[in-house]
This record gives sequence, C-alpha cells and structure tokens, in this order.
Amino acid sequence: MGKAQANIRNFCIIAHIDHGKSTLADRILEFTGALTEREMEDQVLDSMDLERERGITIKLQAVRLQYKAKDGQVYTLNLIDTPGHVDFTYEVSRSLAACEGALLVVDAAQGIEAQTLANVYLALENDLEIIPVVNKIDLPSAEPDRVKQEIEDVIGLDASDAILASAKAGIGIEETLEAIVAKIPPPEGDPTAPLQCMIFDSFYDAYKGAISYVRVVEGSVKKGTKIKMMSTGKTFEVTEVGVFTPAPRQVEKLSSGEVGFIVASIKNVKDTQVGDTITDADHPAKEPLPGYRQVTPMVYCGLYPVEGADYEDLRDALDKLRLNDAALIYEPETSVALGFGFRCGFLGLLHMEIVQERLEREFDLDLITTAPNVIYKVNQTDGQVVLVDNPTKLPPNQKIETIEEPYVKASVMVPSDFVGAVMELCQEKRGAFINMDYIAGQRVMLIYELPLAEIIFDFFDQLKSRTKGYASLDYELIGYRVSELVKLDILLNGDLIDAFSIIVHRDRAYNRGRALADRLKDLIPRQMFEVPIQAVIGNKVIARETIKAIRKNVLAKCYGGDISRKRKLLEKQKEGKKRMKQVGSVEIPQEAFMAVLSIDK
Ligand SMILES: Nc1nc2c(ncn2[C@@H]2O[C@H](COP(=O)(O)OP(=O)(O)OP(=O)(O)O)[C@@H](O)[C@H]2O)c(=O)[nH]1
Repeated sequence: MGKAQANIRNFCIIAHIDHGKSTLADRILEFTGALTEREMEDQVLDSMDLERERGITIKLQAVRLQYKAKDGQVYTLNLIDTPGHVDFTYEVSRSLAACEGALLVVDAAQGIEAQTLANVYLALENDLEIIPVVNKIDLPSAEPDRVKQEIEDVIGLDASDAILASAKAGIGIEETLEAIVAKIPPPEGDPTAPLQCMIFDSFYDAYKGAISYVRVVEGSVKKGTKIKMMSTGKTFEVTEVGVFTPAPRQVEKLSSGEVGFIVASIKNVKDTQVGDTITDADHPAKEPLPGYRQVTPMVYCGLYPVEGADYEDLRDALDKLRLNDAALIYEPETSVALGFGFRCGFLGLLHMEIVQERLEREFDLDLITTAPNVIYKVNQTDGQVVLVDNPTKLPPNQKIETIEEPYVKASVMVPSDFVGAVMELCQEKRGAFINMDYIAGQRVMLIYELPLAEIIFDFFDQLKSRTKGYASLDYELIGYRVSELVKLDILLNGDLIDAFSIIVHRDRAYNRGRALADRLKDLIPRQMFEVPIQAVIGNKVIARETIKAIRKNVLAKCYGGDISRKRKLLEKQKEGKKRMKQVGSVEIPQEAFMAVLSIDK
C-alpha cells in the first residue's frame, strides 16, 4: 500500500436523530480548516433548504479533509454523511459500506435509542471500527457515565475510552480526530486492479447530469475512462472526477481507498443507482461489489392537481424531481372523483411528505394527495397473483382467494413506565408481541410484528404522544402474510368517491367505516344542499351520516361589520379554496382525503 493510501481514513457518523451528528460534523470541518467561520452557514452537510428547515438529513454526501495529527503526519479524512431516518436504511447501509470506521454519537442525556441501535448493527455488519462519542456533555442533564455503561451493556462495545464531547461547545473535537487516525484502519485495495467503485449516492446537476458519489474500492478512474454500470451494462465516458472539500474540486484521478465524485454526461439518476458498482468498460472487474439492491417503494398514494389544467405541469415537475430522486416512482392514473393524476410510490411516509412538499414549494403546484397505502398481494381463484397499489384496483370479491399484506418487525425503545402504553398501541394496531428486553437505565426494547399498513396509519404520532415523546422506533420489512382484508368504500350523495376507498382488516372495518363517515361529516364543509355520507363494504352500508345544508352566505355574518374583516374572511376562504377539489356537486377539502389517517379505531 502506498503512503497516500495508508494515510486515508474513511468514516461516517451514526447517531439517532437530534443526537448531534450534523453539529459534530461541522465542528470537525471547522477544526480541520475546511471551513472559515464565514462559510459556516449553519450546518453544511444538510445542504438542501428543505432539510435545513426540517432539521433532518435526507441526502448523504462526502467531504475530504486534511488533518495534521499529533504524530506529525497529514491524513486525508473522508467524512461520509448518512441519512438519519428509517425510510432511507438502504442508503445508510451503502454509505457505511464505503467506510472503514464510524463515530457513534450518543446524546449524553438521552442515551441509546432504537435508531442508534439499528445503525450500529448495520455498521457491525459492515465490519466497521466503531468509536463511541458521548455528545452534549455540556447539558445539565448529561449523564456520561450512565450512557457509557449503556453502550457497553446494550451494544457490547468497550466504552472505557469513549470520547466525551460537546459538539456545540467544541469540546472533544481534537480527541475525536486523533481517535479516527489511531483506531480506524486505512482502506485496503489495489490501485492497479480492475476498477470497482461503489456508488453510495447520486444527485442531478442541470449542467453536468447525474453525478455519482463513489468509493473506489479497487483500481483507479480518471477523466476519459470508459466506465460501465455493472447492474445495467450501460457505458459512459468520464468527463470529470473530483472531491468535495466541501466545495467541489476536480482531481486528476481517484484511486483505491479514495472517495469522490464522477461526472460522465449521464442524463438520468436512474443510471447511477445507489449500491451499484462502476467498472472500467475496457478492463472490467469480474464481479460487482456485494450488496447491490434495487430499492422498492413501500408506500403509495395518488397525487392530483387541484386544477385539472395543471396536470401537464405536475407531470413535468415529477419528471424533474425524478432526476434527483431515483427512489421516486410514478405512473398516470385516473380517478372518477379526482380526474387525471399520478399514483406515486415512496420509500416511506417521510419520503412521501418530502416529495409532496417539494412539488408544492419548488414547482408551485396545488395538490390533492390521497391517503397512503401499501402494496397488497392478491392470490386470485384462477391462480394468478396480482399486486394492488391502489385500493380501487382490488379485484372483485368472487375472484379473490386470499389477500396478503406486508409485515414489519418493529423495535420500540421506551422507558419502562411506558411499556403498558406501547403494548396497548401495538395491540390496537394488530401487532403480535415477539420479545421484551430490559436494558440498562430503566429502558425497555419491545419487539412486535405489525402490518406495515398500520405503521403508516399514524402509528408513529400515536407512539410519540402516548409516551410523551420518549419512545423511538425502527422497523424493517419481513415479508407478506395472509390477512382478512376488505375494501371499504365511501359514497357521497350516492356517488362512490374512489379516492376515499381504503383496504382494512375485516375486524376493524365497521369501526373504521363509522369513524371515517363521522370525520368526513366534520371535514367536508356544508354545501347548499344536504349531503349524505355512506360507508359501504361490498353492498352493505355500514354507516350513514349527513352533512346539513348551509343556511346563510358566509359574508352575511359581516354585513354591518367593517370592510377589513370582510376582506380577511374572503382571503381566508380563498386560502381554504386552494386545497379544495370539486367532486361532482360537492367540494371536498384536502384534509378529507387524509381523514383515514387520523381516526384511531
Ligand atoms: N447542548 C448541546 N446541544 C447540542 C450539542 N450537539 C448538538 N446539539 C443540538 O442538538 C440538536 C440536534 O443536533 P444536530 O446536529 O442537528 O443533530 P443530528 O443528529 O444531525 O440530527 P439529524 O440531522 O436530524 O439526524 C441541535 O439543536 C443542536 O444544536 C451539544 O454538544 N450540546
């Protein structure tokens, strides 16, 4: 191994959300001189505006730093950022695979959380050297000794020389850097072997096309290299290789052990799939690096423009977004109630919210979103298996042999006082109890198997509210299981509103139907006439409510009042109108389409 490669350290930071990953990353950048104070606009690694606002990391990135260690040598440190949410587990696992070591950041007041554990297991699977960092020791409620003990008890890591840090106050930063140099091994790999680069992220640049973030494992790549994507066989010519410092900087080549980016006039991020291996088309590697997986959407919903005329704009916006988001899928669909729109697939609920928000904010679209659902597997009586991504597409009853739905294994970590509350919630959500473990410090890890559909229906919000915010959740898909499922339809004014149809468990169908009809009665504003709401299973009406007719014009209230009040009221109505959809003779607000998410029966 050359000296350059021997002095490389590739590492990432794993942490539960809010334990201080971004703050620590910024301190490390600052300490190594990668940033001047002025450049340090808040948190650099969370680069998108949306991320900054929501305070979460949704895209991972890599930064190359130079660090002169106490041994007098200069080391090249590549810090690879990882997303911090369950929706993006696969991306986390690929960014971990690009590293030899990880800083495990644990909040000194909170201790270990479910997400911390999930990420530690991913890191251990990837054979990473783990350096525990107990952060936020400046907090009055910090209990670093307890947290160190917890790291030993729960994870089984030696925490005796865990670094005590405060990313906020700048304590323990140099110690962290010294530990990275001393403990994390340099990357292996032969710079003269056939090229193997692992893509751990990609993004779309309007001028340069899809740019891949890569870890070079074997060989080297430079401008002019003809590269091949091993999953698809597609070839491209490299026009630029470089590193982020954090500003992008071209370099002559990237060799084994290095981390950087590759530009090759690639038009679509779909051709730069996370986890794929890039090789040299003329001297290809025999096989790809292990671990490539096509990501599959778990959650689907319909997206419709409020104004039918915006349909083409919505299509353009989705096309543009997809350039940046290889995990987003969509296809046109038509709803009797909502007209032309798209059925979109997402990695999870957060991913769905992010896409929806970007469409509205960056593309200025007003959208109606239908309630999210999972993909069902229908085993038909004729032996065919049909995948259903939209409740309205469920085959007729007589054709259905069985319906299967996706299940997850959920790990909930919670203080022992709340165990009862969590168990009750999991029962309500059709969960099957698997295991309960007491871990240090009065905390309990509960394992349940639950239908994914129940998780996407307000599980997380309920969990947070019933545990006063103390519980943390992690889940993974464990496969499909047969369930007693039925389709629940809603009729408004006698008309079936397809966008309201949901698939529910037979035992819950009656309660859900009643609750839904009741919610809709409150959510749909009064019209000039009476509107009956019916919840129907098959041919059977299971609930009926009535929206009473409106009596007075809203403005009538203001007669005699001052004009500014009147204007305010009109303005307010206009605001409200934005998210209304005229369906037949009834105006339905966005909230009504999501009503099913907020009934807990
Ligand atoms: N008191 C104190 N607060 C800290 C420290 N480090 C981070 N914080 C605060 O904790 C909050 C979360 O920090 P982030 O760095 O954004 O956490 P994160 O882990 O990157 O969160 P995600 O990006 O959502 O995964 C912020 O309000 C920080 O200011 C620390 O050492 N002490």
